[in-house]
Amino acid sequence: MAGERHFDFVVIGGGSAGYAAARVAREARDNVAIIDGAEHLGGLCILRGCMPSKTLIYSAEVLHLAQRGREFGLVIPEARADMAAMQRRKREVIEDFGSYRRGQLEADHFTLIRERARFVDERTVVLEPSGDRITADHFMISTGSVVNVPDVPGLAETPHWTSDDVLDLDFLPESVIVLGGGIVACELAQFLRRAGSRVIQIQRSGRILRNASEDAAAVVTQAFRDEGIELHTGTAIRGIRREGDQVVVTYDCDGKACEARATHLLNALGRRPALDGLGLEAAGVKTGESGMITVNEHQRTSNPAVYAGGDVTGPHEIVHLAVMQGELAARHATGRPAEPIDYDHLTGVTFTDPQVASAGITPADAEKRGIRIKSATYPFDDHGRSILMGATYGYVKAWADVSTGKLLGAECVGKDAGELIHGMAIAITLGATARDLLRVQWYHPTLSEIWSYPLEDLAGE
Ligand SMILES: Cc1cc2nc3c(=O)[nH]c(=O)nc-3n(C[C@H](O)[C@H](O)[C@H](O)COP(=O)(O)OP(=O)(O)OC[C@H]3O[C@@H](n4cnc5c(N)ncnc54)[C@H](O)[C@@H]3O)c2cc1C
Ligand SMILES: NC(=O)c1ccc[n+]([C@@H]2O[C@H](COP(=O)([O-])OP(=O)(O)OC[C@H]3O[C@@H](n4cnc5c(N)ncnc54)[C@H](O)[C@@H]3O)[C@@H](O)[C@H]2O)c1
Repeated sequence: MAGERHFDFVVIGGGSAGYAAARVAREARDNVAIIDGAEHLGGLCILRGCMPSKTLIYSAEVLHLAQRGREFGLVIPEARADMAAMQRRKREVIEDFGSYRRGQLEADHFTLIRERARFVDERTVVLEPSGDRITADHFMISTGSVVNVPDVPGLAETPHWTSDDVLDLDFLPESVIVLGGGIVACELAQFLRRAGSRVIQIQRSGRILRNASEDAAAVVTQAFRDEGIELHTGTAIRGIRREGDQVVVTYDCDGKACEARATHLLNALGRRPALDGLGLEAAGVKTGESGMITVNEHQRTSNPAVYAGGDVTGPHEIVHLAVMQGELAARHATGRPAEPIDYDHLTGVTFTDPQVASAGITPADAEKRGIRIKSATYPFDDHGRSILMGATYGYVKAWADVSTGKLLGAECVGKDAGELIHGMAIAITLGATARDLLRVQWYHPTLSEIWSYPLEDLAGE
């Protein structure tokens, strides 16, 4: 028979945002539940997102370097991908992270409910399949996102891969058409190409990586083409169909009709919030134009008893923000000081090679706010460490407020840019000026040392 239980704080969806919210709520409340209906616990980042993708991408980077062995004076007779072995390594790595997270979710101090939840009114969810009713002082919705299948002619009817399938590959596909030019499309297109597949990437807009600057996108575009990715931008897809063992995509490019054929198709056309069947209307929880849940600066929804965070709210679907939003929501719901997230300190990394990383606000944001900035840049092909590493794609760039000297933003496109950006992220978050940063002992010869050149230019002003 269906029962009814009451909790202080209930999390729906135990991924990055949900686990963070439950952990922080538990610091202040005894009675915290996590509802998660997934077959496998752990959330997107660990199971099918950041960790598996970065494990495989790293294998592909090692392979790429091995294939460039001659350049470094090495004799490596044959370096090629063993997809099954790569997959085994990935599984071991992920199993380690996954079992650790499962342990955290199953810990005694939470009540873990392995069902799906649906709101039936503003303070009650019904569990499926048991039919049990759960009430709470506060709820946190953190159900994540699912792959979107946009209205592209023929896509829904043609069998295709999503990122989940690519991350589970234990064989090398002969050829893959990658649809899209976002982060998932770019990271996985390069992975597949480096593993040894023919890759044709088709992007609607005139350039890839819309969240990065045009300069950054141009560097990655060049690197992709140099590695043999057949990248087509500024296209319009006319049709997708299967013909025997081939997928055929017809599209307009450069004002003419084009056609691509491959053995496989990857839909990397974005994700949408996983809100189907949650009963948001019954809960009085509103969504915005993007389909994401609308929240205030404390992650509170239009229903004051319900908070939300992670991929269901955005504004950026990245893990550290999901965690910060979960923590913020739980602190606020349990009546503790809760500082809103400062998105002016945003850090972002795209794990292509060269990587693309950014921190702070963009020059365009500064201009919109009427802030006068000075920016300075320096290329990796003129830097000692990157030259000796044969990693000369890209540049670093930083910009500062002319009136205060404070660093407002930085961008790095290059080898290990995701590591290099953190020095600037710290500086921006702590309000440092270029002059402050020149007091740092920049070690020679390191990649990090490259920042001292644009900083000298900025400090000189
Ligand atoms: C291929 C790929 C690579 C990525 N790489 C990176 C990266 O390198 N760095 C980065 O920062 N971000 C990366 N991301 C994005 C990142 O993974 C997500 O932003 C993040 O994991 C979202 O966390 P979340 O807590 O919102 O959702 P999730 O971790 O997806 O958690 C949602 C949970 O809710 C559960 N759930 C769903 N519906 C219900 C329901 N009705 N009832 C109960 N439970 C439910 C699900 O089972 C799941 O466990 C990547 C994403 C992809 C797809
Ligand atoms: N390194 C990281 O931090 C990382 C890695 C992977 C994913 N993620 C997160 O996951 C989220 C999802 O990434 P994504 O790449 O799947 O989505 P995205 O929204 O970034 O990219 C979607 C791509 O599909 C194209 N597209 C969408 N609809 C289309 C249509 N109808 N016709 C033609 N083209 C269309 C867009 O132009 C874009 O190139 C991102 O927002 C990102 O924050 C982060």
